[in-house]
Amino acid sequence: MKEIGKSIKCEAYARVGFLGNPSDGYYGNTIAIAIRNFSASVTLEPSDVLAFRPHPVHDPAHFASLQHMVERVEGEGYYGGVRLLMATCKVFHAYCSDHGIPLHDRNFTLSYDTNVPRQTGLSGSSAIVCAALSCLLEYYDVGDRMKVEDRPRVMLSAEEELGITAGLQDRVAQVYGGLVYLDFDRHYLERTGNGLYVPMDPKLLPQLHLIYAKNPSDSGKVHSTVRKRWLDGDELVRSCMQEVANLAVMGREALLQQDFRTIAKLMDRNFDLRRTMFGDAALGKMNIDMVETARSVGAACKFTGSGGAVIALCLDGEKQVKALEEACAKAGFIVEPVIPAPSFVHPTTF
Ligand SMILES: Nc1ncnc2c1ncn2[C@@H]1O[C@H](COP(=O)(O)OP(=O)(O)O)[C@@H](O)[C@H]1O
Ligand SMILES: O=C(O)[C@H]1O[C@H](OP(=O)(O)O)[C@H](O)[C@@H](O)[C@@H]1O
Ligand SMILES: [Mg+2]
Repeated sequence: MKEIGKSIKCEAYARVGFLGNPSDGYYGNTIAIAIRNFSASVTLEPSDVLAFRPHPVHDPAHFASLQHMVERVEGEGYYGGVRLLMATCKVFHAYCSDHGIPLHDRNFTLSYDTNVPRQTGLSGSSAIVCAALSCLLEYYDVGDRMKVEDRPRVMLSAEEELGITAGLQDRVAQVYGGLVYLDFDRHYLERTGNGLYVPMDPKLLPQLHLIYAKNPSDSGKVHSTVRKRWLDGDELVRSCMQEVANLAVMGREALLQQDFRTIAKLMDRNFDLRRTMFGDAALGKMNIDMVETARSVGAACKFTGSGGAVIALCLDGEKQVKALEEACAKAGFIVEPVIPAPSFVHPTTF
């Protein structure tokens, strides 16, 4: 019997696109990792009215001056995480109505905290959504009524509600935890609304390093035309995206064989293909600098998401890691070892 009136706190991790991204948005294949380096948490407290508590840092409504307000908006945008909490509640309610899942009528207050760096392609927004959804499933005691494989889609629809562009990959890594191989086969996706998600043992991964900038807002990203070109059947984009997807297929095999030389080659190729498709202006100078800094010490390197952070693989041991740290310090980038999160699904499915 559940205790009534108890508050609930749930956590979700940041994620790294390891291989194959961004083909998740193009019926491709990817491998993604949930990482413990950063996380978001959401707390649900039973209350008389339904309320959302603004975060003191991330949802500011008071400023020292007009100048301060302008700087804040220029650096971080207008929005914080409260809209994500509201959108999650809305799509949760819609899912339950559509599936005939009855909900009790007790109210609650949601609040959140996060240390996922913003605008770094580490999926800070969906970490908040994922933690909020976990709270709601527990509060209404309906965890067994929303299939695990449906949750990433529900989470994505929360961000779509808000006009945030995103793909399924990130949400899958956050719901499943650990290391996941994802197949977005068009027929399966159109039939079920989901991809095929295959959990893998995170112990298969080599040690990776995460590199990101302290202040990513001047990355110079410009709007990319890749989606339109892909939809128009542009041959270059179509064939590159197909090859990107294939890197994840090969990467899965290489992981199972523990063939990290091949993994390094696939990571490098992943970035090079992204660069060919998107062009340097859309990738942003700072993002390209991060990749080139890692490559200057012989590490393999690629984006974790659409830009802001990269992952590097140093196959030549400690000396190379030291060289990477020095090169990053000189360029003003932060570097730290990737800590994969545990898998939340049963190990027999590995
Ligand atoms: N760290 C954060 N704190 C509060 N809100 C956030 C945070 N990160 C993202 N958001 C919210 O999510 C929206 C989309 O963020 P997004 O650019 O997708 O970041 P990310 O790449 O980290 O997921 C933002 O406009 C904001 O409303
Ligand atoms: O371009 C990519 O690799 C990813 O871009 C988005 O992630 P983000 O963390 O916001 O950069 C998108 O949500 C992913 O599905 C793409 O793979
Ligand atoms: Mg996001």
